[in-house]
Amino acid sequence: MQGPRPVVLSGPSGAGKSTLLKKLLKDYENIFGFSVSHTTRQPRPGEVNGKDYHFVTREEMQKEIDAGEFIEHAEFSGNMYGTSKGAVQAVQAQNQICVLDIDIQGVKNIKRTDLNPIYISVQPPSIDILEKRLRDRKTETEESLLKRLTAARVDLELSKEPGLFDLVIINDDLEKAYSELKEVLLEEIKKTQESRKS
Ligand SMILES: Nc1ncnc2c1ncn2[C@@H]1O[C@H](COP(=O)(O)OP(=O)(O)OP(=O)(O)O)[C@@H](O)[C@H]1O
Ligand SMILES: Nc1nc2c(ncn2[C@@H]2O[C@H](COP(=O)(O)O)[C@@H](O)[C@H]2O)c(=O)[nH]1
Repeated sequence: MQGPRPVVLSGPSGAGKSTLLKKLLKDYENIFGFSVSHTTRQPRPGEVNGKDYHFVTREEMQKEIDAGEFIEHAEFSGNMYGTSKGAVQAVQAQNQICVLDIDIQGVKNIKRTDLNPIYISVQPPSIDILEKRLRDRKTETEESLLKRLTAARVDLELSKEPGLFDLVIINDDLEKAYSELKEVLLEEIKKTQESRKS
């Protein structure tokens, strides 16, 4: 695929991927673009269809998967999630750095494609802190929270695989984590800014 190298942000649910991503999209408005995933989960208050996710039914999503319209897809915590080819193409058509927020199954599936992103895992300082953040976020039922914590333990184990991620960021202090994220992306940011001048 053409244009700047995409970025994959992965890591357990509640680790802070969206928080970091929102800061990045705000500070570098025209440089980064978000790959809007599809999901079968229900929208949370404030989430906008087509902006945060494409909220679809299982049937709709399966039909598009069968038609070959997805780069990757996975089942996470009882719902389907996936990155469509169109989601990435829409960002790349703007010559923006495409950022994908995906789980670790998605990371493994993207590795089999020619997307060639920078892989970053955002991790919590501990499982206890992760649980507190998820509880404080108030988006989960007790059942989905427990599922997410189980998935988080698996994620943290799998992410130890050598070479799977280019960078692991421990999101303890948010500003420090954000600085680390910006630093690893600096080269791509500069290249994209330069290409805008020519
Ligand atoms: N460094 C931090 N210190 C304290 N709280 C944080 C920090 N980073 C994020 N949070 C809070 O933790 C909660 C989870 O963060 P966020 O929603 O960004 O996680 P996520 O990785 O995107 O989760 P998901 O994968 O479920 O979308 C949010 O309420 C957020 O405000
Ligand atoms: N494999 C994929 N994982 C995705 C995608 N979009 C989001 N996600 C991951 O799902 C969980 C839960 O997200 P939430 O919004 O319900 O909290 C989280 O880890 C995301 O990174 C996708 O397209 N493919």
